[in-house]
Amino acid sequence: MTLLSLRSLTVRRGPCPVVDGVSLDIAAGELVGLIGPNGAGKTSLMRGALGLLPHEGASSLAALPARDRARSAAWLPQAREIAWPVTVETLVRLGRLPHGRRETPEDRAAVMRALDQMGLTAFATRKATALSGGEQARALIARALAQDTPLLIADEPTAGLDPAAQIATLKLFAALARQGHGILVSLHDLGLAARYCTRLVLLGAGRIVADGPPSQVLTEDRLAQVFHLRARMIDSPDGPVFQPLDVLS
Ligand SMILES: Nc1ncnc2c1ncn2[C@@H]1O[C@H](COP(=O)(O)OP(=O)(O)OP(=O)(O)O)[C@@H](O)[C@H]1O
Repeated sequence: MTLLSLRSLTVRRGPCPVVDGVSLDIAAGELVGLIGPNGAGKTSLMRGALGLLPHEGASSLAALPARDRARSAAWLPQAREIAWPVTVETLVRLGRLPHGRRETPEDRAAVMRALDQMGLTAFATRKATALSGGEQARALIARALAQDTPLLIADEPTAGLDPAAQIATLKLFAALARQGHGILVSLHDLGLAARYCTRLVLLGAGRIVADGPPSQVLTEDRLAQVFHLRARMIDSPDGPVFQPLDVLS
C-alpha cells in the first residue's frame, strides 16, 4: 500500500527551486532514509510533501484536508521547541489530538506505549521544559509515535541523542516499518542510514541522485560527487559498517 506519493514536487525558496521535480512513492513496510549534504533540500522536500510549504507538482498527503492529513502522517520537525512547561505525559498526549478531544482507553494506551518506546515512562510526570536536550528530543519523538499514523516523517530525529538512543530510535523505526508503517527519515549519520534503512533516497541540489538499497546508493563515486567524502563501506558479520575517512577537495 502506498502511503505517500510525490509527483514532480517542486519547492521554491525565493526564485530558485530547492526541491526540483521530485517523484517518489513510499509504501507500507519501508524505512526510507533521506540523505544528502547540508542544503540539499531534505527539509524542504518533507515540508512540501506535508503541505507546509507552497509547492508545484503533486503530493498525496498535501492534497488531504488537515484532519485527514494529521491522521495519515505524523511530522517530527528538526526544531526541538517545547514552549509550555507541561508534563512529558501531557506533551505526548498532544499527539492524540487528531483522534478527537475526548480521551479514550486507546488514547491512553497509545501515550503509555510511546513513553515506553522512548524510555520515558519514569519521566512521565516531569516538566518537559526541565528535561535535557536529548530527553526533550525523545519526548517529541514519543509525541509523534503516540499519533499512531500509517506514515511518520521525521527530520533528523537522532540529532542530539546519545549513541545508544540513536540506535534504539532507528531500531524502533525499523520495527514499526516491519509492522506495516511507512517511515521517511532524514539522517546525516550515513552509518545509521546504511544499517537500518530498507531504502535510501539521496538528494543533491534538490534532485534525486540515487534511490535504492543502501549498498547500491552509498557508492564510492556518489559519496565523492555529492558529499565530497572518501569513505569505506564494509560488509561485516554485524551488518554494513560505514566509516567516513576524509574530505575530498
Ligand atoms: N526560509 C528560506 N528562505 C530562503 N532559502 C531557504 C530558506 N530555508 C531554506 N532555504 C534554502 O533552501 C535550500 C534547502 O534547504 P533545506 O533546509 O531544505 O536543506 P536540508 O537538506 O534540509 O539541509 P540541512 O541538512 O542543512 O538541514 C538551502 O539552500 C537553504 O539555504
